[in-house]
Amino acid sequence: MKDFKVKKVEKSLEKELQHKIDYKTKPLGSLGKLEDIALQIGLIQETLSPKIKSPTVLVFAGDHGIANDGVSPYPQEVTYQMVMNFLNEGAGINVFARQNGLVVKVVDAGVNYDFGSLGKLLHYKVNKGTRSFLNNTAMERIELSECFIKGSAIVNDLFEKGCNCIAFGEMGIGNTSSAAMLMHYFTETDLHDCVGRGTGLDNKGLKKKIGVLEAAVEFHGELEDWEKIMMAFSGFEIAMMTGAMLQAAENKMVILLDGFIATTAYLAAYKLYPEIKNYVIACHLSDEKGHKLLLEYLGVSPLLSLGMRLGEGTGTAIAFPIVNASVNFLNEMASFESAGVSNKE
Ligand SMILES: Cc1cc2ncn([C@H]3O[C@H](COP(=O)(O)O)[C@@H](O)[C@H]3O)c2cc1C
Ligand SMILES: O=C(O)c1cccnc1
Repeated sequence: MKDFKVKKVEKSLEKELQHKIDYKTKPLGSLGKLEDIALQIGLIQETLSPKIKSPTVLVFAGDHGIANDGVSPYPQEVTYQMVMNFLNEGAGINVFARQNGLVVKVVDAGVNYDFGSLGKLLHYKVNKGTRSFLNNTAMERIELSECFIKGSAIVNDLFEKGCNCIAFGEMGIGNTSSAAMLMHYFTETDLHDCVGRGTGLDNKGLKKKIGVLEAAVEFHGELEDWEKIMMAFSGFEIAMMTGAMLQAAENKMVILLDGFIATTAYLAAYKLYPEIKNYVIACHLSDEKGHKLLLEYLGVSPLLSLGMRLGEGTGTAIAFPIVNASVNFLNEMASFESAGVSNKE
């Protein structure tokens, strides 16, 4: 597997940044979380005047063998159909990204469809969907390794073009099942607390999904090795996101985290390089069961909780103005001194 150089942020500017934040024309601490984000981005970029440049949503798409085992109310072909929808700018993520000034790029990480040489799509297909993890490992070791290499290449390409902030989203019918298994195995949380309704299963459907995932646990047994867990349950889009997030952290880019599935990709990255935590902003709390516990496990608190459960990166695009506001107040707000306003005694 590819290695990454993920380092803790350098803290030498922390005092000066905090001073700059504290001496803006406002009561001390009154911008709450915006102050935390301003400090975090200042530390990531090692400057008192951080800037968000070419913010980009990467939507990683991949298909899942498990989708054919009755774990999602929607058929597998929705994955490629949604990819076309993304490219035609008609999906939720396109609307919100357009509204808030983010560019959307769509990655074919492993969709079960031949897109030919379709322009605009980033062609990084590893295979046409994973195998069902009900009675097999989802992917080979070499495929997992390929996901890391490709994820890294995609991020480096953006970085070289001047982007310093990446939002991570995904598309892949059946991927809440993959994500639930990754959470279960990586965090040792009870399976029932990791499995949710995904795209909207009813009670009967949820019961069936839990049964399928229990059977998969029975088949795979105990696994502790990171690679074995990923090979058993990950999707190509999830593993490629993991590699991409690690490259983003190595490049000292800001990482915006979407919902349950993107968070399991981050979980896999965090298990390898816990220092990645310094670069991550959790944008929203998904309504998918498991996400709250997972964010608590990771020790991050989400900016928003709007009852959304869509994926695609939509939570990041909705939260993005908050991130922008944090950087803007740090750069543009007057200080007590510059505005001639009296500070408290
Ligand atoms: C039309 C449509 C658009 C979507 N956009 C994101 N997802 C989301 O739902 C899927 C995961 O849920 P499950 O595990 O239940 O299949 C993923 O593709 C995720 O991104 C969608 C799902 C559908 C149906
Ligand atoms: O939180 C998510 O990412 C999510 C939840 C349900 C369906 N798709 C995505």
